[in-house]
Amino acid sequence: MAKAYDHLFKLLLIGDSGVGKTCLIIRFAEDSFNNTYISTIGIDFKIRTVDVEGKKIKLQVWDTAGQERFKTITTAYYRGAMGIILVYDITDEKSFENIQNWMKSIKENASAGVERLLLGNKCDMEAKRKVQKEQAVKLAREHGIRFFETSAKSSTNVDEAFSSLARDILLKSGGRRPAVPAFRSRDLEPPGGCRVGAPTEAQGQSSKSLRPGPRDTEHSMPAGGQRRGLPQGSHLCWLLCFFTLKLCQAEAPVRAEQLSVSTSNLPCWLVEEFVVAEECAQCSNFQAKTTPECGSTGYVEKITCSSSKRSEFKSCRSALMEQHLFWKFEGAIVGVALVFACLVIVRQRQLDRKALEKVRKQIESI
Ligand SMILES: Nc1nc2c(ncn2[C@@H]2O[C@H](COP(=O)(O)OP(=O)(O)OP(=O)(O)O)[C@@H](O)[C@H]2O)c(=O)[nH]1
Repeated sequence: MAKAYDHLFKLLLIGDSGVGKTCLIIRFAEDSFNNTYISTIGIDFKIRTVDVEGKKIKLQVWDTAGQERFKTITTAYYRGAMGIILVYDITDEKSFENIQNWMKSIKENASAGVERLLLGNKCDMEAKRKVQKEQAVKLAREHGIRFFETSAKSSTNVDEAFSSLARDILLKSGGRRPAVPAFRSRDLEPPGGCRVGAPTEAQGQSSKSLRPGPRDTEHSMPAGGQRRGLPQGSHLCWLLCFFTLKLCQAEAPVRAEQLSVSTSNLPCWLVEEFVVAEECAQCSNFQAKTTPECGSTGYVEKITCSSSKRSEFKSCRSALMEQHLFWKFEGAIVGVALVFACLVIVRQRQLDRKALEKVRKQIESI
């Protein structure tokens, strides 16, 4: 059976956490966008085939976690990559400054001569822009690489960026030099800028030779990567709510008891305004035997209901009891928090171990 593609290129996206690497890949592979931010764990990939210069190029696009703690895992993938896309966020200056560090990381870990591309993402957020286009143009020029401003959200320049990298790799791997030097000042102007539509001359040209193919559904995570599991988080959340509710119930035994009494027998202070006629005091032996309100706490206060003018005893807590209850409650909350902190740490370690294990297997299979 004929191969469904002519070449397979492995691309890798790197850049600080939150710059939009995953969103760019999802926009490219599935043409969709989600505003929710779930940090990538380890590494993941998606696939899409594009037509470049009359060839079918299958792009295997690897998404790396931007967080420092995954650096060891992610740098292991640099060597197999034929193209590396460096991403920063135009609204986050630090992510742009860090591009130099990511460049260093490529030098240390990737194969010599790997194709690189610089992307300034989130260009739909012009009002919050912190990194000027000229700064990025200058940086790209210093490194002799192409540069695009993209938006995964508005789908600006995403296809163009991936396809242009694929084209550079194709021309390089085919032994032919690109028709133009790898870096041209025109390449620094994103086709259509960060606007949707209005193709420029450059875009018109590229769209002829760089035709993105249909989006593959074959985009999975065979190994090594996954997004943080939301269901586990929500389970933990529900558990926490359950414990808190239980605690609150434990803290209000008197009230619960009173509420279960049938409405016809309700004490007047439950349905009316009242004033305390006698302060909360410990029940005497006589009161303990004759006043049912003494039963729950051993303390009662005398109240007078304002409309019916009835005087009744009401169960109450002494200051000492309140203090004890407060500390019990605090202790329980700290205990629950500690248990959950331990659960989170254990789960995180489990996930990290799993990710590492998958990465190891994957590296062995290359
Ligand atoms: N406005 C706007 N928001 C974006 C864009 N791309 C991504 N985002 C948002 O930025 C946040 C982070 O996006 P991700 O794609 O998860 O970032 P990442 O670089 O993969 O982050 P790590 O997985 O932690 O390395 C999410 O809330 C996205 O919705 C964009 O082009 N425009």
